[in-house]
Amino acid sequence: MKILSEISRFAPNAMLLSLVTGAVAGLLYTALLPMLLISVDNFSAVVEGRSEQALWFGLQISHPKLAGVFLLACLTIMLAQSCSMLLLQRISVSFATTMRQNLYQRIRKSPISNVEQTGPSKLITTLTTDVNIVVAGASTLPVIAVSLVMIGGVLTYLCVINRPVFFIIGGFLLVAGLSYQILLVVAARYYTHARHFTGHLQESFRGLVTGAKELKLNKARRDSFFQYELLRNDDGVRTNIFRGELIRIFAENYGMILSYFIMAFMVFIFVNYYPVTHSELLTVVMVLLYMSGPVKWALDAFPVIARANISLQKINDVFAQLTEEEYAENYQTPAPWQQIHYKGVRYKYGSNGFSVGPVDLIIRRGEITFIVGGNGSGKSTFCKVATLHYLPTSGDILFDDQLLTAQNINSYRQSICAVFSDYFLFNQLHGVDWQHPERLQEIDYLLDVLALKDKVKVHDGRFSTLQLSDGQRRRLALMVALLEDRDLYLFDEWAADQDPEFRELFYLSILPSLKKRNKAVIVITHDDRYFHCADHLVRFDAGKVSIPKHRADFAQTRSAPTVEKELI
Ligand SMILES: Nc1ncnc2c1ncn2[C@@H]1O[C@H](COP(=O)(O)OP(=O)(O)OP(=O)(O)O)[C@@H](O)[C@H]1O
Repeated sequence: MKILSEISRFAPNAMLLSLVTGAVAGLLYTALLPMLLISVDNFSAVVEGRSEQALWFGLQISHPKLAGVFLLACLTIMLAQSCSMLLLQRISVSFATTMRQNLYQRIRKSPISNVEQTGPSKLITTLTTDVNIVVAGASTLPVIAVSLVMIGGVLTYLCVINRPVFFIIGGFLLVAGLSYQILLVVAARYYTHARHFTGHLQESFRGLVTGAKELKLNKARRDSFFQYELLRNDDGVRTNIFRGELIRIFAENYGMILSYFIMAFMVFIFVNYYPVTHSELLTVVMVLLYMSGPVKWALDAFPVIARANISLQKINDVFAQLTEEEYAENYQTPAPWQQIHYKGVRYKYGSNGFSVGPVDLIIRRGEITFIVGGNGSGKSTFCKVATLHYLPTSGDILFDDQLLTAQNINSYRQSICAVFSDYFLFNQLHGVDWQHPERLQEIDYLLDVLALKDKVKVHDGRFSTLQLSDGQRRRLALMVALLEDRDLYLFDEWAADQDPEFRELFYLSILPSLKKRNKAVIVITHDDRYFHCADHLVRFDAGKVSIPKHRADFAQTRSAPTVEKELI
């Protein structure tokens, strides 16, 4: 059992203690049976008044020693089993928490290209679904421990009182166990398929929620999306879970009824071939009835464990997929720099993917560089290289004379701020000293300049709302960026959804003010009306870079007459 070995590795001592206390509970459970059988055997002595008697709390007790031991055993079982379960509950919850936190850290330390490749749906399913299934599986481990010990104990007892009966029942149980395993393997295959569809279903949920507007406007699209994506994935989860559960329920009931088959075999067939006394037969029936409890618990628990193993495998797959950046966690303040030199820098997606470069470019402080070019020409890809998210496949990046290396990359990342085209706006000012009076003034000023003052307030570093228009949200993201006060600023089509007033503010006020503050600024833009605001223009075309000698040349190429084509 994969989950058992992982949890044992996580907390070996606590796990051992949990299993030992579970086993103690199981053994004592087993011991209850002979005690009950002894008192049943001595029933006639009680009736005839020959048995030992005692008065406890006004109650007449027969076989007081046995009753005392029985009571003590019951209390110990209660304590031992509670202890075992609580212990394992604690272990499984902290195992899950550690797994989740390791996953947070792994996502944080993983290269952006890796996170992008894995995809948000997969990561969210792992974090929200798989971890919980693993906890559920881990929590059932003591039940299995108790049940198996009880079954083992009862069988041992049976072996002592009647060896032939033990072999028959043991044989039946062996066959039953093996056939149950086969059913469980088949059920686990369905659970694996269901888990696979759950991942796709998460992706469909994103489509359903984020694409709600598009779906409402087009019935054909909505019907197709529902039929071929959402409901198909939903159906995949439902049918596979249903089939898995069907087999599980069948296996469970088959396991349960098997005890009665064994009893029937003993009562109706075995007695005809082997001499058994009345008391032996009664004992065997009682043993079998007694054993049906732990058999049921074990049968209930195994499928939960099977599903936990599948989820654990998924979590491990995600860990394997998200490799850790091997860079030192070195966050020293980077040495002041004047320019960044991208020297023969290339970046390629995978082995056959799109490739950018070689890029030979110098970005200087106090200068504004516009990166322009058609859609899909590689601008955003280069920006991820420029912001040190994608590491060049070849070529060097130099901060002044300092080569970018594994030792200093995290430090240099701390001197960069970017508003990407797919930026994320946190609902708090994380990493900004918003309590400082100067900062508070700056926040007020920026909210005013960006016309957000009536829309958003900042209380204790938290935005009062993020329910804003696209343009307003992007302006708020710009405000956060400006508050960060970094050395290199990169804006990926920031102005694309701004109205003319804010475009002008961006190009004619904000960029010049950054320049004045001696910041290096890179702007990806299609706004040729504002090309004159740049100190340098860099053009990307199918991943290749050209730097127009004169801005006028560039403008000419951009405004060259185009042949109108009819759209079909
Ligand atoms: N994560 C990725 N994995 C593989 N290929 C990618 C990935 N992201 C982008 N590409 C490919 O790289 C090429 C360049 O994309 P990029 O986003 O850099 O273009 P762009 O110039 O910014 O375009 P736009 O002006 O439309 O934003 C595209 O052809 C795209 O298919």
